[in-house]
Amino acid sequence: MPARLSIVDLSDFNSRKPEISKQLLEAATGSGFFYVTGHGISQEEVEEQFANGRRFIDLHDATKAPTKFIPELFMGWRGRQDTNAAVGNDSWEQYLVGVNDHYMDEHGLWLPELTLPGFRASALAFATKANAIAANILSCFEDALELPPGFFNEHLDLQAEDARTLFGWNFYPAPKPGSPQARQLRLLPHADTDVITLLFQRPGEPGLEILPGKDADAHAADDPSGKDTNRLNGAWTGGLPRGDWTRMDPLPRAITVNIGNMLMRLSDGLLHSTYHRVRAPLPDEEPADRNTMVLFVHGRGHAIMQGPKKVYPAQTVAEMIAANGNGYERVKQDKEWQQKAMAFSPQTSRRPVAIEAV
Ligand SMILES: O=C(O)CCC(=O)C(=O)O
Ligand SMILES: [Fe+2]
Repeated sequence: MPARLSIVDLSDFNSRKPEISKQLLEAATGSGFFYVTGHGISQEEVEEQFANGRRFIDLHDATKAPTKFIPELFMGWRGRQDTNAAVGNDSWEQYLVGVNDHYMDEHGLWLPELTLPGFRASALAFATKANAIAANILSCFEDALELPPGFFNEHLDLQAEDARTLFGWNFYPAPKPGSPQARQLRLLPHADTDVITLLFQRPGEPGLEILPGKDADAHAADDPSGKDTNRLNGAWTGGLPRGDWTRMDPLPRAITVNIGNMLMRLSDGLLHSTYHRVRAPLPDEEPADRNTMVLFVHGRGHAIMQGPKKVYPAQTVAEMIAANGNGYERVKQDKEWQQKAMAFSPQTSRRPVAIEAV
């Protein structure tokens, strides 16, 4: 069954917090993915930040090369050669920056100001605004998760020495008609490793699909050998999980939000990090580029992502991020896995049952 998708209006957050908390909890325990509106970031600001990212993406690969992805940090640039080595398909490029930029400076992951004037300041200002929205959303879960009030605010402090939250851009060029890319996924099924993700999508550039009910735990149950589950710490999968996927298309002025593995662990499994993927344009759709922006909310590297009931092992944010990044590097060795991971059959792609304000 395809899913029912919810929209939660965050406007007048402070005065409506009890009501919004109930709605967010319902949306989050439902499909694990939901839309938020009334978040306070204008369409102009969003478009300006997409354009900022495209200035980076549109540079020559040789110019971008010094910012090459560092797996342990999950920061930097993965160009299409790199993603091709990992999944045998060059339809995805990504640049992720650390919002506490001492990591970025230490590893030379920013390009010089001269190359992209104003790029860094613009990205960090936008990420700070997005992080404040994430902090509001998370504060609504504290009661239900029996976490002390203010837990997430402390955890998300962008200025903290070890803050590991990431902001960045995904770029998927329009596949050439008839090319293998046109019949495969653009991004393989995975669950996010973070606490929550804020995803900015652009109207006219669809492709995101979700599989409610399938998270890292359900996936492990589908995969008794454990081989696939262990690939990327349960984050990415090679052909599993299977089922009917629900399209989660861009909605005007909405941010798409989803739960990651860290919040699943912190909530002892109450909230689920739903599997998702990105497909190429369908045969009846105009082949378009897809541009998205993400805020991967990780908070502070030293924090232990274990809930009060200790359902999951005690791992730190930094350890979970490194496991994900190192897993990505490992799949470069397994061509058979890559083919399974990127396979797409159009019959599995379904429209949502309904999209409704809760
Ligand atoms: O680009 C998208 O729509 C999805 C991106 C995503 O899932 C990710 O970067 O983790
Ligand atoms: Fe994701």
